[in-house]
Amino acid sequence: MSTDKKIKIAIGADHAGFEYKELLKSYLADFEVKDFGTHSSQSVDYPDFAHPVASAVESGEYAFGVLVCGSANGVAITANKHQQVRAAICWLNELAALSRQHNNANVLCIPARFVSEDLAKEMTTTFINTPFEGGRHEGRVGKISC
Ligand SMILES: O=C(CO)[C@H](O)[C@H](O)COP(=O)(O)O
Repeated sequence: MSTDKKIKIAIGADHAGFEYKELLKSYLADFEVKDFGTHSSQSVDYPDFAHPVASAVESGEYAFGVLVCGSANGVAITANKHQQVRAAICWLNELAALSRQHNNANVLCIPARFVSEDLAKEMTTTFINTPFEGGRHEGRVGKISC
C-alpha cells in the first residue's frame, strides 16, 4: 500500500475487534498510529474506546480514526455523537471508497464478525487513500451537523 508518514491515525476496538485492531496496527506500521485500546480479548464496553478515538479525530490531531467491534454499529453510533466526526460502517471496499468520496468520512468502522481480515485491510487502505470529491457533496456534508 502507499504510505505517508505524516498521516496520523487513531485506532481502537472492543474485545470483538481486538484481533483485527492488532492486525491493522501492524498493517499500518508506516503511518503514525496511536492505539487507544482495548489491549486484550477480555470483554469491555465499546464506548470506552470509541469516544477517545472520536475525540482524537475531532480535535484535528488525527486525520482518520479506525474503530472495530463485532457489528461496527456500537462504535459508529458512539463516534457519531462527536460533532466533527463522520463515522461510516463499511463491509464492502466500494462502501469504504464512497464514504470518503461522498461523505468525507473521517472514521472507518469495521464489523469484525462480518468481514474477512483481508477485506478489513483492503477497506482501510481504500479509506486512507481516497479523497473527498467535494462539489455537490460539499453542501450536503455541511448540512450534517445540527
Ligand atoms: O458489535 C458490538 C457493538 O455494536 C460489540 O462488539 C458486541 O455487542 C459485543 O458482543 P458480546 O459482548 O456478545 O461479545
